[in-house]
Amino acid sequence: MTGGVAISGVSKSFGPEGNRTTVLDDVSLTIGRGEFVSVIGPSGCGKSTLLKIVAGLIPADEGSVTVDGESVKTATRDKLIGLVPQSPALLPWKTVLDNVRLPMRINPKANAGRTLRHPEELLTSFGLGHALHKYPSQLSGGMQQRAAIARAFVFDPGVLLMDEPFSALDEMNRDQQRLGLLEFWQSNRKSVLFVTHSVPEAIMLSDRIVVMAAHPGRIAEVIDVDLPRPRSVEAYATDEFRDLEGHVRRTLHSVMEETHV
Ligand SMILES: Nc1ncnc2c1ncn2[C@@H]1O[C@H](COP(=O)(O)OP(=O)(O)OP(=O)(O)O)[C@@H](O)[C@H]1O
Repeated sequence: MTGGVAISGVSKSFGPEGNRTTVLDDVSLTIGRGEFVSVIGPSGCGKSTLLKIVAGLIPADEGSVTVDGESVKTATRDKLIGLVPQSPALLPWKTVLDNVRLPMRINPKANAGRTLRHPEELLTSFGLGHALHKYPSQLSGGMQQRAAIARAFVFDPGVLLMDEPFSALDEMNRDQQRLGLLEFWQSNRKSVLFVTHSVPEAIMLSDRIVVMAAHPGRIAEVIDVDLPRPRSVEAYATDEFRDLEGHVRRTLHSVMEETHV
């Protein structure tokens, strides 16, 4: 069985017949088993659209996607994919623990025989052991988003899709959350497709960074992040980190210049 995600020749257009806009044009990308890949690029280049296609939320017009060797339809049915949206989407009338338990309680028959992660343990590893019985409104935005990430791990999926999970947080909180995710992921390696607007975030977390260009959305460059793992906050201060940051920013800059010509 092939691990990870294989995206091959994916194209997508929106709009009525005769006035369609190509949002993704022939996008191909593989994410190896246990590899962390970030996608960065100008607003409107199709990052979220690509993630939604991999998640099975919208169909591609052309091309194919496989997740752990299965079609997206089978992979979503078998819960091989964990999805973390931009906002935590926790039910306000349920405790944090019940929110994380919820995916297991929906359709328990279909979940029979699956390896499930223990919700209390998951929440504790995300630093929320003291908040199990609190309601989402009693938690900070960062803590709510951590609960949403913990929820995505319940079925222990091989693939995690994250669409700017920290974008609503202020920079200090955001950095804390990203380092928390990094630490958890480094001991729970999953294939990750991570959409972000933050260059340091992409570098800190990723094995590879996919820089996309817009109109139509396409892959402009794939940059290897060869910083040693495990990484921690000290990585920010290294020359290698700064060199990579310069490289990614220059690539983004040229992609944006091209777009505006
Ligand atoms: N359901 C839809 N119907 C019509 N147009 C859509 C739809 N979804 C996305 N688009 C358009 O596709 C383009 C790409 O959108 P998408 O959200 O994928 O970009 P993005 O790179 O994630 O942007 P951002 O960085 O601003 O979040 C945009 O021009 C958007 O307006």
